[in-house]
Amino acid sequence: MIQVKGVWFHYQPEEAPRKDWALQDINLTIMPGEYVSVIGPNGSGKSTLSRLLNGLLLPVEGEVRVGGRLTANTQDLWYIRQQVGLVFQNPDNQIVAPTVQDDVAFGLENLGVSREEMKERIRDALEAVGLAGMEQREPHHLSGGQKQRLAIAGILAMQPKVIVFDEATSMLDPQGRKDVLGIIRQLNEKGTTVIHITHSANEAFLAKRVIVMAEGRIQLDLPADELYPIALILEKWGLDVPLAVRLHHRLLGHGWHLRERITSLEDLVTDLWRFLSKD
Ligand SMILES: Nc1ncnc2c1ncn2[C@@H]1O[C@H](COP(=O)(O)OP(=O)(O)OP(=O)(O)O)[C@@H](O)[C@H]1O
Repeated sequence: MIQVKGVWFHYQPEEAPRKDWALQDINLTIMPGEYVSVIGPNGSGKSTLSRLLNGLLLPVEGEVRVGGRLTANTQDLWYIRQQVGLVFQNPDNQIVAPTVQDDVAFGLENLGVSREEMKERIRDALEAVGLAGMEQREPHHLSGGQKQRLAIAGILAMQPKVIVFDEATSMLDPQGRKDVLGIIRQLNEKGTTVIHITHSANEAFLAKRVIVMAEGRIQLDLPADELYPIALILEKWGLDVPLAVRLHHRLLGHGWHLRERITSLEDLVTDLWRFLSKD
């Protein structure tokens, strides 16, 4: 679905030494239907990468292809932007219309979609994010989580194959975050390719594959269940380590006879339960 080959990027390439570039030799293939998270410290290049994936930015060197088409080809950009939707951190910056319904319609108006189809797409998109019945509400009266769900509905109505969530949960309260994470999971289960950029290791491990970025480079690219047992390594890049991993290591260190390897919090709980019920 997405191929990134030998990509180098800097915002002012003529001024900076190569080692300071925002992206350095990025190579990445994302297959249809994948759920991939990208985690990394501030300034590691995650957002820059997300903007390269739908042609908002173009590589200085290397290439990005979506469905085989190059983002550098101006005549393919329209197609590419329809295929890859971006949801950003701040929902307030993504809302453009006076009602929920008009906001979802906004992106569709340029697509030449018929009136009937538009109605259908708006209905389906609002339903998918749990905002059905709120069509006439004014977006600025919605909660942060509802606004972010509205932003997602606007993207969904365009029927993209891939959605990139760029820190899309970081401004939300715990409930809003939970709702959005649930929507992300459901979208992926229905076949949408998901790329989830996040600071949170706990969120990152909801994906099936985790990419760790630091200093403009991909440092690790592993199935989540292979990274989980060695997740203490995330500290090396100043990232949080999931609580279950820290707890597991501590308990092993104190001589608890748990399994050497856990692949999720549920896994640890099951193992603890087994251990405690032996006595
Ligand atoms: N619009 C811009 N103009 C100039 N430099 C930028 C711009 N946006 C980002 N940069 C620089 O590019 C590098 C990568 O930034 P980027 O925002 O992609 O990282 P990030 O991993 O998404 O960080 P964060 O987690 O803080 O959002 C940083 O050195 C940053 O200062």
